Amino acid sequence: MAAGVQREVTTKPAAVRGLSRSFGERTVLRELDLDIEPGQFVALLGPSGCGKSTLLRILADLDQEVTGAVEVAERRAVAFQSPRLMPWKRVWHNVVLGLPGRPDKQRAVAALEEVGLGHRVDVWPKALSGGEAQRTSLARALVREPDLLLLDEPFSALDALTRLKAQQLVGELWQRHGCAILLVTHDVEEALLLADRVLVMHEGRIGYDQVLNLPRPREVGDPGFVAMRAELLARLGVE
Ligand SMILES: Nc1ncnc2c1ncn2[C@@H]1O[C@H](COP(=O)(O)OP(=O)(O)OP(=O)(O)O)[C@@H](O)[C@H]1O
Repeated sequence: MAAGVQREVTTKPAAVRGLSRSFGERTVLRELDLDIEPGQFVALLGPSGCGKSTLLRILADLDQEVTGAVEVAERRAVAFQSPRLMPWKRVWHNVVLGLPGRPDKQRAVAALEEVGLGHRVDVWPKALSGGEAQRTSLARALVREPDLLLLDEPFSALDALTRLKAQQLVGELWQRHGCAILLVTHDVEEALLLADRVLVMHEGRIGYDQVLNLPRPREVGDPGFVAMRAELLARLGVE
């Protein structure tokens, strides 16, 4: 790039200021601030019931009953703990459901191939294993070419081996697509294996915010990894 040429400034995938959300008497989010940078992989940890899913749902625009300012990239996609596939549509059709225009099978197939499901394109969702259904849900998110991908405990219902493979896949997809990711997880190791930055929620805000300078691929035995795991567990009150 020539000197003096201004790079186009892209807006942030997410910029949140003073966000509060209450359910009746209970305030779950309290003046929360958060910025997510383009391409950043952010893991969000916190004890059960602290408001992680509430925050994610707000970023996904599934909940507007809030005060504060929320700016989120227009191109965003979500994958939840359960894959939420429509049983009456074939797998490929599920992937492109809701996109404007005629259902584009070629586009669906390309996305399914990317998650290793090129052979499951024409089956019904009930024929999929749990891991395959979750990968279909990832394909459905990626086909939207999001700038921000919101993942709410997408692996927590999977068995250990399938989970490991799914984590690896998400890492690869992130590197290929370059989208920002916000991953809600209970699993400290998962956060440390995948993320650039970890957040821990505390009393309705981001109580801890740490960029991870650990080499990739991450190694669970690496001293930096071990130290961060101890730090995060302490922050979560597990020691
Ligand atoms: N629609 C709702 N109506 C009433 N209370 C709600 C609603 N949604 C969430 N809550 C409450 O808000 C709090 C935060 O819930 P949330 O699901 O965001 O927590 P979480 O951190 O994602 O928990 P977990 O890790 O267990 O999934 C909980 O006390 C929950 O009961």
